[in-house]
Amino acid sequence: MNLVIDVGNTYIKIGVFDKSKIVHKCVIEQSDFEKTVSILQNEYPLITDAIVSAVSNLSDDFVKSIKKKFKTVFLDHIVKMPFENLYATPTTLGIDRLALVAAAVYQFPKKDVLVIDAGTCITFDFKNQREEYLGGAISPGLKMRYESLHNFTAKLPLLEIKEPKKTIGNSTEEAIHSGVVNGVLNEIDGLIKEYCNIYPGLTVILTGGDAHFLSKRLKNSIFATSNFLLEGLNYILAFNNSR
Ligand SMILES: Nc1ncnc2c1ncn2[C@@H]1O[C@H](COP(=O)(O)OP(=O)(O)O)[C@@H](O)[C@H]1O
Ligand SMILES: CC(C)(COP(=O)(O)O)[C@@H](O)C(=O)NCCC(=O)O
Ligand SMILES: [K+]
Repeated sequence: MNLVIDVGNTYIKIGVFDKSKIVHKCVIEQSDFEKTVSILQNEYPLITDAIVSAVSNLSDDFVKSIKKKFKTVFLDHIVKMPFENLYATPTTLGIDRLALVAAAVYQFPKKDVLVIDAGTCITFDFKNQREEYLGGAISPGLKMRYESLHNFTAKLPLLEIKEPKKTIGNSTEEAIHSGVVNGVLNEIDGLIKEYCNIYPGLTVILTGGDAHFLSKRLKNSIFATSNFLLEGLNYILAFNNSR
């Protein structure tokens, strides 16, 4: 069994996989990491291997504690990938984005796929039918947009994410919800449309912490899935272990 760990900028997501099937998933704060891994190790004593993707530098203690327990792959820009990376600066590409593209290659081989990950940031990642990764876009996530409006102004309050009641916001709160939520929805719908103009048979995946909230409100047809990145990491582990 495999322990699959995605260290994002906000949360750590952990999956336990029995071959290609996810049998357990949890979303935790960084501070709960050690405790959670110990619980999972007791609950699933058959875990032998682990893979870690991190968008930030991991502490030495974190690395040591995982290595001590499991045969571990720390995903970096050198680990073998099932696609050709055409990003102009491949060594600066987010590790999480590598895993998302790997998932797209395995689940939708020979298809044009756009993966949208709505987390701390919203990332757009595109791979074509030839399994070439071309790049995409990075923009601020929902929570980051609410926080920036508050942090960079004197008068705007910090609000929790909420569906706007109307497009024409008639109060400060309604105007912020309309600007942030409708802004993200229109951005996603607009970008999907632009990609579809170039790649008519495009498959669109939406994942990340805000995928559920956004998916119900988008115009375009998409696959919303919460485990896409973890599945990508599990494929990369299998791909590298079979070599
Ligand atoms: N209770 C919550 N606390 C914080 N963020 C939340 C919460 N519920 C949803 N979110 C959203 O989830 C995002 C984090 O999603 P996630 O995919 O875990 O991000 P990352 O991979 O960057 O850590 C936040 O930016 C926020 O918009
Ligand atoms: C864009 C990101 C901050 C997204 O992080 P996340 O929202 O998943 O926490 C991360 O993929 C990253 O640090 N990328 C490096 C720059 C790049 O991908 O080109
Ligand atoms: K993201």
